[in-house]
Amino acid sequence: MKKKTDTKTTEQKRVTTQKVVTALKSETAHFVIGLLCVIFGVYMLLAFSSFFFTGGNDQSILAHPNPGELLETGNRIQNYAGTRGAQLSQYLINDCFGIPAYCIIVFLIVAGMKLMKAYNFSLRKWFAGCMTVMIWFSITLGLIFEGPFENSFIYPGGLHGYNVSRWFCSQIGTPGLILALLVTAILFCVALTSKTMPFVRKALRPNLRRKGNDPQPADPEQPDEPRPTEPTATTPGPEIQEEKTEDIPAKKISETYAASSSTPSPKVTEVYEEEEDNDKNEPQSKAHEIELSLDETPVRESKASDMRVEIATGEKADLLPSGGEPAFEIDEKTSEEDEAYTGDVTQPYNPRLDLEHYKFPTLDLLNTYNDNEPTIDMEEQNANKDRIIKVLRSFGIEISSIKASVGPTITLYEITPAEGVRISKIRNLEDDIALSLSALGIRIIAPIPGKGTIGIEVPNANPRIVPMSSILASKKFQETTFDLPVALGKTITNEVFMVDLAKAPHMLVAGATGQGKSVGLNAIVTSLLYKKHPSELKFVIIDPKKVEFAIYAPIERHFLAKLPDGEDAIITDVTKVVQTLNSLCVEMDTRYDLLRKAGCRNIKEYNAKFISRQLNPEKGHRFMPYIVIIIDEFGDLIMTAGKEVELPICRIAQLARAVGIHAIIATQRPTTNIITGTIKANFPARVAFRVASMMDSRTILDRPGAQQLIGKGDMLYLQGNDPVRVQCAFVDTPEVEKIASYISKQQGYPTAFMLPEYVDENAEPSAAADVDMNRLDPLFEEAARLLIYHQQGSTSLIQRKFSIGYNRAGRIMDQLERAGIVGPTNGSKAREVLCMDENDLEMRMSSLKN
Ligand SMILES: Nc1ncnc2c1ncn2[C@@H]1O[C@H](COP(=O)(O)OP(=O)(O)OP(=O)(O)O)[C@@H](O)[C@H]1O
Repeated sequence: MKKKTDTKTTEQKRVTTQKVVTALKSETAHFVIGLLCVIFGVYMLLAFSSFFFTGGNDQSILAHPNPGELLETGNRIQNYAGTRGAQLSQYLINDCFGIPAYCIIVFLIVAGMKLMKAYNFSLRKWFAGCMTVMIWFSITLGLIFEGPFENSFIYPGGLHGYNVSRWFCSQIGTPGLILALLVTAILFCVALTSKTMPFVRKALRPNLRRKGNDPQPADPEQPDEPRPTEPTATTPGPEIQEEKTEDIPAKKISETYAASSSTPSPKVTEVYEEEEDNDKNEPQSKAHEIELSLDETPVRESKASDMRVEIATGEKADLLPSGGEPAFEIDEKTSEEDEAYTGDVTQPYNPRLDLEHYKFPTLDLLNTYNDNEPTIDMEEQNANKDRIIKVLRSFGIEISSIKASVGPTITLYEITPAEGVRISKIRNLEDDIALSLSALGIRIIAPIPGKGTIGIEVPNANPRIVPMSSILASKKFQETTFDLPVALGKTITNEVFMVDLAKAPHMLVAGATGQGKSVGLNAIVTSLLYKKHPSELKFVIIDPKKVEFAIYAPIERHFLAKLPDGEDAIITDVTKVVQTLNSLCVEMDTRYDLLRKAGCRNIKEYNAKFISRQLNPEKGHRFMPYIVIIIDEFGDLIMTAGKEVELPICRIAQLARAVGIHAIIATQRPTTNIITGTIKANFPARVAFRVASMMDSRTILDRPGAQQLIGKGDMLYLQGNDPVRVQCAFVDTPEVEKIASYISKQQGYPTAFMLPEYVDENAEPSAAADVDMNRLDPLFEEAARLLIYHQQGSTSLIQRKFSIGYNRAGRIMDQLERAGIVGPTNGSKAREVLCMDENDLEMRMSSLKN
C-alpha cells in the first residue's frame, strides 16, 4: 500500500516538474523573464550611477559587520537604489570588476531584449564580448590605478583588476602585461570586425596603397575613393555636392550595407511562434524513422531528424559545375579610372529607400492545412516490409536489417544486405524486383550514395500535402543566407529542401500535364517573393498559355519587368517573347559592361560596391536587381518560334549568371527537339515531375526514374550526380492571389522595371515584306477572310472555326499582323481588323505574292 502511494507521489512529482519545465519554456515565461532582466538592469544602472556620488558615505555604513545594525542604519543609506543597491554596487564595482562592471548591465539588458524577442541578438557573442571587455578594462584600470582612485572610495578596476594586474606584473613585468593587454585588444578587434587588419597594416605602413588595377573592391578606408549619390533604384539621383570623402566612417558604411542588403525575414517573431506551434501540434514536420525488425513488429520508433537540421543542398549546389558556362574574365583596365565623383557620400546607398515602407508578405496569407494529421500506418509499413523481404528472398537475397524513413508521400526502406550479398546482384535484379513489388512509383536506389545500403522508395497509401506555409515558416528558410532562396518542398526525411537559384544558376522544369509543374513554379516564385524586396528582384514572366501566370499581373509595379512599349508585363505573344529575350540579352551585355568598368566579378560584388558609393551613377552605374525569367510551356515556344527563341535563351543561360539573370524554363514535353543539347548543357539544375515515358526522364535527368514518380508534386531534383526525391510544397492559386494582392496594395514603383529597348537590325521596315510567303500557314488566307467577315481579330475565333490548336492560331495571327491585315494585340480585347473588305484583302495578297 505504502509502496503504491510512493509511486503515486513520485509520478505526481514527475508530472509537476514536467509542467514547470514546459511552463518555463513557454513564450510567455521567456517574455516575463526577459522583462525582469531589463528591469533589473535598469535598477543596477541606477545603483551603479548613484554609487559614484553616494558610495563614500554608504561604504562606511555597509562596512558595519552586524546585519541587525545594518537594518537600523538602512535609513541612512543614500544610494538611490537603497541598501541592496548600495551593497550590489559596492560588491560588483569595488570588490569585483571596478567601473567595467557596467558590462554586466549591458549584457542583462541585451539578454532581456532577446528573451522578449524585441531584438534578435546572439547571446553567446554578446556574453563573450561583454566578459572580454569587462575583464580587459578591469585589469587595465587595475594596472593604471594601483589602489583606490585618487584616494577616493572607488577602485576603478575593482579588486579583481588590482589583484590580477599585480600578479601578472610579478610574473611578466609591467611592460609584459602592457604588451599582453595590447595583443588581447587587437585580437578582440580582429574578431569583432574585418576592418581591423587593414587598419593595423596601414598603421604599420602608412604609405601602403592598393594598386590602381586591383580588381578587388577598393578599401573603403581609402580617402580618395569616389562614391555615388543617392539615386533612385533605377535612375541616378540629381543631387551632387562638391565634397571630399575622407570622413566617411567605413565601419558605418559596411554596417549599414549589411543591414540593408541582408534580407529581413518577414515577421520573424510570428514565424518562430508558428514554428514552435508546428513543433507542438504538427509532428508531421519531423522525420519519422522506424527501424523494422526482420520478423514482425517495429522495434523502435524515433523522431530522428529535427526540422531545423539543415541539409547542405545549397552548399552542394555551390560545388557543381556551372554547365558549360564560359569563364568570365575581367580585363586589366583600371576599374575606377573614370569614377572620380564627389557627390553626397555621407550615407551608404540604400536600394530599398524608394519603397522603404514595403512590407514583406506575411505567413497568414497561406493556408496551414491543420487537419493534415501525420499518421504512420504500422500495418502498411509491416506489409511493405514483408513484401520486400519476400521478393528479395525469392531472388536469393538475404538482408540483415531494414529501416524505414516515412516521408510526406513516400517511405524509404533502407536495406542492408546480409554479408556476402553483392550490391551489383541487386542492381542487376532491379527491374525484376520493381516488377514484383509492382506498386506504382517504386524506385530502387542501389546503393544509396555514400552508404552500403539499398534504398527502396514506396509510395504511402495516404500521402500528405506539404503546405507552402510550413516550408516558409521553417527556420531553415527564415534564416537562409541564400541570395535567391527557392524552397521547393520536403525530402523523404522531412527536411526542408532549398536551393539557391543564384548558384543553380538556371533551372529546367519538366513534367507531364497535371503532375504539379505549375504548383512547383508558383512555389518557386512565392519563396522568392517572401524573401526579396521589390528593389532586389524582378521577374520576366513568359506564359504562352495566357492563364497560369495572370495571377501575378497585380504586382507589375513591384516585381515585374517588361519592354518599354510592352502593354502587359506577363508576356504571352510569341513576337513579344522574342523581343523580350533579345532585350534581356542587351541588359545582360550592359550589365557586363558595368561590371567590367567597376572591376567586379559578379553582381554581388558590384552591388556591394555601389551601396558603399564607390561607383558613380553619373557614369551609368546603378543598383542591379536580380532578374528571374520564367518561361512556361517552353515546348510550345520552340515549336512556334524555334531558333528565334532558342538562341537568346542559350546566350542568357551561358552568360547571365554573373550579372544576376537567371532562367527557369518549364515544359510538358521534354523531348530532344525541345530540350536540345545546348539547352541541357546550360541548365544544370533540373526538376522532373512525373513524365510520360522513360525517354522523357532520360531527356530531363539523363537517367530513368521520373516516369515512376507518383504525381501531385512528387519530383526529382537533380544538380550534379544524384537526384533527390522531393515532395513539392503545395501553394494554391487563391493563396498566390492573396500574396499578389497583399503586395499590390502597397506603394509600388511608378511603372514596371523597364528592360532596354531592342531594335532588330535585320527587321524589314515594311510589314508586308516581313511575311515570308513560302512559310505562310495554309489557312492564312481563309483565316484572313474569316476575320474580315467578322471584323474581329480574335485568335480564339480562328481556333474555333478551323478546329486548330491555340499555338497554330496564334502563329496565323502573327502572320496576319505582319501582313498588315490585323493590328497589334490590344490587351484582353480582340485586335483591330485593318482590311475593310475582300477587295482590300485581294490587293494585299497580291502585293504579298509579288
Ligand atoms: N505539391 C503538390 N502537392 C499536392 N498536390 C499537388 C501538388 N502539385 C500539384 N498537385 C495537384 O495536382 C494538380 C495539378 O497540378 P498542376 O496544375 O501544377 O499541374 P501541371 O503539371 O502544371 O499541369 P499543366 O501542365 O496541365 O498546367 C493540382 O491541382 C493539385 O491538385
